Amino acid sequence: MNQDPTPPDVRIDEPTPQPRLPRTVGTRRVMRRNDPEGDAAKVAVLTGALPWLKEFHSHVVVIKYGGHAMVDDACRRAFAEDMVFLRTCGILPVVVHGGGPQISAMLTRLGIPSEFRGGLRVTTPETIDVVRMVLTGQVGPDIVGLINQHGPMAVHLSGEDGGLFTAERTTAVVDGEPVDVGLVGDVVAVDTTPVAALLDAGQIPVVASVAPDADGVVHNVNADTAAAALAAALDAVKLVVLTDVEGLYANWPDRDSLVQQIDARELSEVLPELDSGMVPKMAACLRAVESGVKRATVIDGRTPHALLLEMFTTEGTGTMVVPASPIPKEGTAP
Ligand SMILES: Nc1ncnc2c1ncn2[C@@H]1O[C@H](COP(=O)(O)OP(=O)(O)O)[C@@H](O)[C@H]1O
Ligand SMILES: CC(=O)N[C@@H](CCC(=O)OP(=O)(O)O)C(=O)O
Repeated sequence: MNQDPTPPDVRIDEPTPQPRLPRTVGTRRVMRRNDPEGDAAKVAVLTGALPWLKEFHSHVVVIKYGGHAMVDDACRRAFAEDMVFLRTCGILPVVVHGGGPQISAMLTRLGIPSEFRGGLRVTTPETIDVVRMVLTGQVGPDIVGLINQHGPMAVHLSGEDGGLFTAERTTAVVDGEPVDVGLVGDVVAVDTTPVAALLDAGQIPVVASVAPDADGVVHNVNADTAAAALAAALDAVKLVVLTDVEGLYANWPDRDSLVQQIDARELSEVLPELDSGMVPKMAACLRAVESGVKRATVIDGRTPHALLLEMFTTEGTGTMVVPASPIPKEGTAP
């Protein structure tokens, strides 16, 4: 998927012309303030992004958009802008979305009890109907709608479409023991054809994490897990996971110990000790980098445009998981 990814029929608003000297404020004509420091900072940001634009150009980046990161309208709009930004820069974003809080809200409305074990929702046949309905009928189309306000770029599909995912029933791990959580699956096979076709057509695939098993029984797949499987299958250059914390905290529940970078070996050692919400997330990052994705980063989706900061600045943001073998040090532009 390293084709020239110029999207067809993308409506990017014409930039507003820069104000020229002298400009008008009310009825007065004023001189523009001379601000060489501000201008230099802007130039530094733009030139600083260049190595990263080169690094990611024509490559797939999988973005996992968690339900907890879809907090408010401003954040959701910023997320959609970021997807359009990536696409317009010639990067190939693929969104895998969650919707845990939205599913929980609908289950509550319908009076269906629900619980999580080891970070996974206990999923009955009644629950899977609601999971499927909320992800494919509500959360996914909402994301598509926001992106498509910028032009007809985004297309929704689920793991059921075009044979994208095949799932196999899995268990949660609680206190080191496997626990049955019902119709919950892990992705055991990915047919990238439907996603590749959308990318080839210059579009942004937006994927829901429900998937049939080999017999066609639909399973509820944690969206972090689905994103990692898709990133690996697409040979993505990067996986970015948007959630509702800054990243992985070493001394959780204290929030004063953000881990900036961790390698796969160290992460596999600490994984069994992590608290439930972070388990599927960090396991997904580990799976991605162990499958050849160069970097996987967990960032705070409640901060508008944190994704751009992560992708196009040397400092980045959040917690970055890197392969165990030596790769360029964090903070080193490619
Ligand atoms: N070590 C940790 N560092 C950061 N967050 C943690 C940690 N352990 C558990 N968490 C919890 O994991 C949550 C993120 O997981 P989750 O709620 O499933 O998010 P999402 O909906 O984005 O998938 C955080 O809000 C936090 O409460
Ligand atoms: C098995 C399992 O737990 N599935 C998740 C699927 C959605 C999801 O992962 O949403 P977030 O990314 O917002 O957490 C669930 O039912 O909540």
